[in-house]
Amino acid sequence: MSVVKREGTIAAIATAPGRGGVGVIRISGSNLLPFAFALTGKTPKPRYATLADFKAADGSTIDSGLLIYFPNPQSFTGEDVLELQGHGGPVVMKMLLARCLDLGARLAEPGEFSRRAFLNGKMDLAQAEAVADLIDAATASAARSAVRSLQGEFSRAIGELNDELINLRMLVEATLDFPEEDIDFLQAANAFGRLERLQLKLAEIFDRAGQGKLLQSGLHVVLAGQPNVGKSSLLNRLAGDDLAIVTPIAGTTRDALRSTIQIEGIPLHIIDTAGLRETDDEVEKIGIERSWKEIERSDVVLLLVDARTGVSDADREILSRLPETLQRITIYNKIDLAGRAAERHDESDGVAISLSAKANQGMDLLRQELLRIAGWHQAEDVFIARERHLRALALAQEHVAAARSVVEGFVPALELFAEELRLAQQALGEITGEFTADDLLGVIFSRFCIGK
Ligand SMILES: Nc1nc2c(c(=O)[nH]1)N(C=O)[C@@H](CNc1ccc(C(=O)N[C@@H](CCC(=O)O)C(=O)O)cc1)CN2
Ligand SMILES: Nc1nc2c(ncn2[C@@H]2O[C@H](COP(=O)(O)OP(=O)(O)OP(=O)(O)O)[C@@H](O)[C@H]2O)c(=O)[nH]1
Ligand SMILES: [Mg+2]
Repeated sequence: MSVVKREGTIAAIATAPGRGGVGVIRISGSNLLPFAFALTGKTPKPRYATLADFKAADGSTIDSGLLIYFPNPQSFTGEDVLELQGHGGPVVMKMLLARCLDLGARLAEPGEFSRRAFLNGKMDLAQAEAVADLIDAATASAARSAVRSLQGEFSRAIGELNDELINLRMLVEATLDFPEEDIDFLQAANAFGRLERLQLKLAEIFDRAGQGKLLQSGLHVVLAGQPNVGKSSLLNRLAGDDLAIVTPIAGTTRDALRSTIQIEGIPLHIIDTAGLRETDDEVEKIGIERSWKEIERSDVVLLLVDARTGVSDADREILSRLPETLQRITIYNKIDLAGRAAERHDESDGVAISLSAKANQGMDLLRQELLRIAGWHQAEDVFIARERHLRALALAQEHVAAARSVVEGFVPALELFAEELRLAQQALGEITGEFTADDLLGVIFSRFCIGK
C-alpha cells in the first residue's frame, strides 16, 4: 500500500536537469483550462502552440514561452495535459514549477505520467517500459529496438500468442462438453499441431526478447588478475581511450574503474579492478576487497595472465575462488613479449585468448568471444525486453510444454490441459500488464525518471 495519493494534478520538469535552450514542464490532471488561464491569462486553443507570459502570483512574469493544451483523452496520459515550454535554465524552470505547485499541482512521482498513460489505456505495460528503455538506451541498436517495442511490435507478438491460446482454450471447453468424444475432437481440430506451432512461436519470441534484453542491459565484464598483468591496459585498449593509469608498478589500480563500450551495438560495461594478491598495504587491501565484490556481480570475468609465465599457482588460487556461475575467459596478455601469436583456443576449463593489450594484437578475437558469450546472434527485428519479460515468456513456455505432455498422455486429462493453457495465458498477460499486481506496477514505474 502506498501512502501517496495517486490522484490529482501532477507537474514535473520533463527536460533533463541543467541548462538547455528550451525547458519543458508537463502538467497532467483534470480541468486544466482554468489552470492555464490562472497562469497566463489566456485560454489556449487545443493542441496549438500559444505564446504566453507565465505569471507569478504577484502578476510579474517568470518567463515567456509556449503553452500547449492537450484536452483529455487526446494526450500522452489520456488526461488533460498542459505543457509549458520555457527557457531552459535551471532557476527559471524551478520558479515555473513552484508556481505550478502554488496553483494546485503536486510534484509527480517518477514514472507517474507513464503510469497514468498505462492506467488510461494509452499504452500497455511493455510499451511503457519501452519508453523508459528508449530514454536509457546506451547504443543506437538498443534505441531502435526500444522504438520497435514502443510502437507495439513486442505487444503484438505477445497478442498473437495470446489469441492462439484463447482459441485452444475454446476448443478444450467445447471438448469438455462432449466428454465421450474428446480425443477425436482434439485430433479433428489439430490441437496437437497447433500446440507444437505455438511452442515454436514462443521459442522464437523468447529468443528475440533475449536479444533485446542483451541490447538493453548489456553485459558486465570484469577484468581480474594479479597485479601488473595488464588489466588497465586492456580496459584502455577496449575503450579506445587512456582512462586508467598504467604503470610498471604492481598495485597501480586501487578503485574499480568502469567504462561502457559497445561491440556491434551491445553495451559492455567493463570494470577494471585492483590486482589480486596478498598485501600489507591498507589501501590496496580495500581495493582488492572491491575487486572481489565487482567479480561477484559481473556476468563475465576476464582472468588476465602473463603470457610469459602462463597460469601460475597464484592464478589457480584466484580461479578457485571465482563463482561457479560466472562465465570466464582466460586472457594470455603480453604475447608481444612472449613471442606468441594472437589466437583463441579451448582449454579444459574454458576458452582462452592470447593477445597483447599494449601492441593491439588479438583484440578482435576478444571482441568476438565476448559477443559469443553474450549469446548475440541477431541484429534485425529485435524488440527491447527486460528480465521480467523473459521470465514470463519462460513460464508460458513451461505451461505450454506441460499442456502438451498432458494431451500426449495415455489418458489425456482435459481439465488439466485447459488449466495449463490458462496459466500460460496469464504469464503472457504479465508482460503487457493485463495481469500485473499493483505492487509490481509500483516497482516498475518507480524506476522511471522524474517527469516521465
Ligand atoms: N513536447 C513533447 N514532446 C514529446 C512528448 C511530450 O509529452 N511532449 N512525448 C512524451 O512522451 C513523446 C511523444 N509522445 C506523445 C504521445 C501521445 C501524445 C498525444 O497527444 N496523443 C493523443 C493524440 C494522438 C494523435 O493526435 O494522433 C492520443 O493518444 O489520443 C503526445 C505525445 C516525445 N515527445
Ligand atoms: N609489452 C607489453 N606490456 C604490457 C602489455 N600490457 C600491459 N603492459 C605493461 O605492463 C605494465 C602493467 O600494466 P597495467 O595495465 O598497469 O597492469 P594492471 O594489471 O592494471 O596492474 P595493477 O593495476 O597494478 O593491478 C605496464 O607497464 C604496461 O605498459 C602488453 O600487452 N605488452
Ligand atoms: Mg591496473
